[in-house]
Amino acid sequence: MKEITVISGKGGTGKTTFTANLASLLDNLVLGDCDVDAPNLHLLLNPVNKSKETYRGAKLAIKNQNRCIDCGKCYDYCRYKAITADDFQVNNLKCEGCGVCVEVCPTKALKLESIETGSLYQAESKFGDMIHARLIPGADTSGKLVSEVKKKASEIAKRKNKDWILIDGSPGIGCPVIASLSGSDMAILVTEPTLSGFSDLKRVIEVVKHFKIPAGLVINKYDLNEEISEKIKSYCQKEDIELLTKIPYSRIIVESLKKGELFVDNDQDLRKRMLKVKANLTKIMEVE
Ligand SMILES: Nc1ncnc2c1ncn2[C@@H]1O[C@H](COP(=O)(O)OP(=O)(O)OP(=O)(O)O)[C@@H](O)[C@H]1O
Ligand code: SF4
Ligand code: SF4
Repeated sequence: MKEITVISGKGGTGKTTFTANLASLLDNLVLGDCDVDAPNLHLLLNPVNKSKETYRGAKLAIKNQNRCIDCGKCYDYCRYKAITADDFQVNNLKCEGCGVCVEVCPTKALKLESIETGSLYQAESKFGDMIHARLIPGADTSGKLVSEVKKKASEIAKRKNKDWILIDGSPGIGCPVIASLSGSDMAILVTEPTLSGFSDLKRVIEVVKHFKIPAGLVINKYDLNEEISEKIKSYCQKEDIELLTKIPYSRIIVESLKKGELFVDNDQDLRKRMLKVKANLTKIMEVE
């Protein structure tokens, strides 16, 4: 069983479109959507949710008003200024869950509690099991929720003896991306030939290097700027990152998405390009 994580560094390069189309070509797989802040793989694949788990992440101080004697100690000791000065209430948006107020409160009016920060869904897509999640906006534990998505996908893949786990990784280069890549056998970097795309690609390559796993490159909309595409290709060659495929800018891709269809089903040339990715993956991962 091999786990492949698709990342981009930059939003909007076509990472999710690519992942959905690749999913349709890989047999016996489990899918995971690790873009928990703004998941959209389910919009393309329309899976049926089988179960939902409430995800509890960060801890916050919760106050029992009946016990409070207004001594103000919690206000004095909270270094995050999360206790209001006038009535000593906890400001949820500022509380870091450090627990100091709980320790200093003389009447045990405060306690720490895990709060609901998101939901995790186990679903069935037309290409097999799919795990996706949604973080409540403003909750700051997306890295942990990403790890939960991966853990669940891996459990199912092992139990059902799957060949592939395909992860639509988180955007950017921060903690959620690191969580998306953690434990993966290979990274696919989807980029586009713009200066910002190239610059973000270089940064994401540095993140991938840390994991010492093979990486493959997909240049999406390569024909929008062939010169930058060539520069990206040579840069990646020097970094030992194999070009898996180039995908042109295509009205068929736009139209397919509008209709909720996959572009591999609507264009033979695009399909061939994606089959090349599959063949390359199989070769790199030495999967029969
Ligand atoms: N090769 C292409 N030709 C034309 N349009 C494309 C192509 N690839 C992607 N698109 C369009 O670009 C948009 C962004 O694609 P997509 O949502 O897959 O990007 P993403 O990298 O997953 O974005 P995000 O990180 O914001 O989730 C979509 O509207 C899609 O239709
Ligand atoms: S848990 Fe820490 S951050 Fe939150 S209110 Fe108490 S002292 Fe402040
Ligand atoms: S330390 Fe406890 S008793 Fe004092 S103001 Fe805060 S919550 Fe109330």
